[in-house]
Amino acid sequence: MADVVLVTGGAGYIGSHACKALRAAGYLPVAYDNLSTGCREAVKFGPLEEGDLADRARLDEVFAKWQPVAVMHFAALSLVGESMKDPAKYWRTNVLCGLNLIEATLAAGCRNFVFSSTCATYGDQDGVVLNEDTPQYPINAYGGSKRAIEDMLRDFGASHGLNSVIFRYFNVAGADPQAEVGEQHVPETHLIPLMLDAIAGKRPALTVFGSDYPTPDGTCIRDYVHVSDLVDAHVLGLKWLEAGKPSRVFCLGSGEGYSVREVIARSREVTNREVPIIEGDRRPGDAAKLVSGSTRALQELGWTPQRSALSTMIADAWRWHQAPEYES
Ligand SMILES: NC(=O)c1ccc[n+]([C@@H]2O[C@H](COP(=O)([O-])OP(=O)(O)OC[C@H]3O[C@@H](n4cnc5c(N)ncnc54)[C@H](O)[C@@H]3O)[C@@H](O)[C@H]2O)c1
Ligand SMILES: O=c1ccn([C@@H]2O[C@H](COP(=O)(O)OP(=O)(O)O[C@H]3O[C@H](CO)[C@H](O)[C@H](O)[C@H]3O)[C@@H](O)[C@H]2O)c(=O)[nH]1
Repeated sequence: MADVVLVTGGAGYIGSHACKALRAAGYLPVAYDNLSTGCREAVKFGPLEEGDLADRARLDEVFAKWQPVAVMHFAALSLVGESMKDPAKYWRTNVLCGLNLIEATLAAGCRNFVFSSTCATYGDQDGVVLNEDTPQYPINAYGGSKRAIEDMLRDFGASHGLNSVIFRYFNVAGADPQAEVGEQHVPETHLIPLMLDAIAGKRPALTVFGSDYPTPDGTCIRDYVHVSDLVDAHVLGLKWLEAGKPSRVFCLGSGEGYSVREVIARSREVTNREVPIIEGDRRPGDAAKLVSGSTRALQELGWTPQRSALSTMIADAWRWHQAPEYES
């Protein structure tokens, strides 16, 4: 049997794309998911083990059954705004469940762990180049919870020999170019899918969250990276660990920043349709600008993003939005 990788959150947006990439690389991805925000139909490239990360007995059972060579940990709550309103939910689900998973991983004798972290751990650092050495000062509970797991991984690395690759993603966008899987959050909160729904008439309009940020056009700037490129980096991260290389942090972004208004303008060009917009207030917890200044993944992992041009990401997302599987 192929080597098994346990993919927590394998029924979610990024986890389902990771399962596809792992399968293509010769691994058997076993998705572990409670289907709270993910969907059963997205688990197409290996088996689904339904379970909650809070359930240690269920985790132990799944580890014993599949004996994975590595864990890829995507399962989390990840809404910045919600984390500001209900921090306990984030500390409980992301941090306590993360600890549970790390302990189950170690108890099963597995030592390779790939973790989804985020540029939200940096907070709002105007003018600072964001790379792996930049100090992290999260401004929302979501970012705080992710930084806590990063700290845990370092501690368990020192104490128990847990080897980890931590990926700090910037804004993940796009969809599988074959449209087998795509972005399908319920509820959807992300800019590009909401905008495409507004373009398609499935929502009345896109609300622009704030136009008084200290940026050239007043809207927030983000660094968008294609989900297929992102998961390719995960396979490289897994091979890094399998080769016995040391625990390492990598930022994953395109290095290009686009404002909300620039994304809207590009979507107009790609879809050749108007984007109905409403000017709204700022969303609590949003940093003005988050753009990766790192080339470490390119240099050390040999990562070569193929589809992270903004137009390509929007075009792939638009194709997915028109696929029969997509439901808004
Ligand atoms: N989407 C982005 O732009 C982005 C950016 C930075 C980091 N991330 C991180 O990437 C990871 C995946 O994000 P996504 O956009 O695919 O989210 P998602 O909501 O689509 O996927 C998360 C999956 O985890 C599952 N899950 C949640 N809590 C669980 C629990 N307690 N037990 C078992 N399963 C559980 C959900 O059902 C879902 O399938 C998250 O850790 C997120 O913080 C995402
Ligand atoms: O309806 C919307 C939705 C979003 N935005 C704006 O668009 C930008 C991108 O917002 P997203 O919600 O698409 O993404 P976030 O930047 O909030 O969050 C993403 O990136 C974060 C790091 O910045 C986290 O990692 C998080 O998990 C991930 O979803 C932000 O400026 C936001 O204010 C709008 O104007 N209107």
